[in-house]
Amino acid sequence: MATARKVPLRRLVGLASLRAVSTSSVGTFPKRVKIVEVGPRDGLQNEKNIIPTPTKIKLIDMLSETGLPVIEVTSFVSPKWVPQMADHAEVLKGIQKFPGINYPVLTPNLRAFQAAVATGAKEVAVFGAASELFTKKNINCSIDESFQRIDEILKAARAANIPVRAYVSCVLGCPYEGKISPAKVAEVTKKMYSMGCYEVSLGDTIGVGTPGLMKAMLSAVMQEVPVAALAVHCHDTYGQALANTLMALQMGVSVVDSSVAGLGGCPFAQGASGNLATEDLVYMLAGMGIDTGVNFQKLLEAGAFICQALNRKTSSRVAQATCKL
Ligand SMILES: CC(C)(COP(=O)([O-])OP(=O)([O-])OC[C@H]1O[C@@H](n2cnc3c(N)ncnc32)[C@H](O)[C@@H]1OP(=O)([O-])[O-])[C@@H](O)C(=O)NCCC(=O)NCCSC(=O)C[C@@](C)(O)CC(=O)[O-]
Repeated sequence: MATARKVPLRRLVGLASLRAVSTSSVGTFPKRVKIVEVGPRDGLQNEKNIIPTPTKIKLIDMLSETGLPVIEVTSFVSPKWVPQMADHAEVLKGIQKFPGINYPVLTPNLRAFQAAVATGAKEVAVFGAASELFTKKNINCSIDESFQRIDEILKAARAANIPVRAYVSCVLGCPYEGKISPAKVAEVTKKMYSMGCYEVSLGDTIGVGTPGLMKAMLSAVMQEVPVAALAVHCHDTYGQALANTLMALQMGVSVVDSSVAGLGGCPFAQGASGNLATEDLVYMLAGMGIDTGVNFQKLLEAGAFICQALNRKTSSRVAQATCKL
């Protein structure tokens, strides 16, 4: 296994001449950020070659060791649609479940929800989009039909006492419709939240957003949904993911999705590339004095492990830089 160089995060942040910014002096940044690690699901779903199940399990176990509070482990979608996630039950059953860590799984319909719960899922995530065309390509239905599917899941989840997180994709642009209005994103997000999803993650699925677009979109959404119930999920196609996330943090968002080694992409979104790298996010937040509870060294090791397994160079700029130290 490739080993990540042992460089304490505090020393790294010092090397980059960053001064830890006290949150009290900045005022608007959250004191603590909850990171939702989506690498094992969003990061791996787009991989062409089927990754052995033990590799996925080992990655998740290594991520658990880092202290990440939430790790999305797989998706119970149709194996015809996403062959890479066909081993969802084996993965969910095979991982070590650390106390205090949530391991949600993606569920597109009631059948998936039932299979996930039967396999031991204690939390699920549903997904929709602010674009009709993307919804059709991704889950083969209209936005209204997707609400009906989500409602069915929510009813069953309420009965089983299972928390449900939601995603809204294409919040800053769609590969098929182009521009998406902030009002449409606000409408879909409000619907998901009012139906009973406890948190809604706003996805820049193809990474076309800029901080200006993020600000306009979030301003509209925050008029409809409390900011405490919002998360951001930025893909890095145009190198804007960290800047967009920073804008969201400044506006009060305190939950951020990211993917170890910057893996990721949606198979039904042309042009989608990897997510914001968790290593880069943790590095930035540490430099700002914002707590994540994540062990940086162990995170680097998890990234090195999966990159070696995939025979891939990491997309995390921070991980690349630490290798050169
Ligand atoms: C939603 C469906 C299932 C509808 O799929 P469908 O084809 O419309 O549904 P169907 O009811 O006609 O069923 C078709 C086949 O799928 C089977 N099927 C039906 N349901 C299930 C199930 N739960 N588990 C396993 N199999 C299932 C069903 O039995 C049938 O099999 P057949 O009769 O042909 O042999 C399909 O469209 C699907 O699985 N889509 C997957 C989409 C996906 O995984 N996208 C990537 C994740 S979203 C994302 O990455 C974005 C995000 C979240 O990260 C945020 C962001 O970045 O923006």
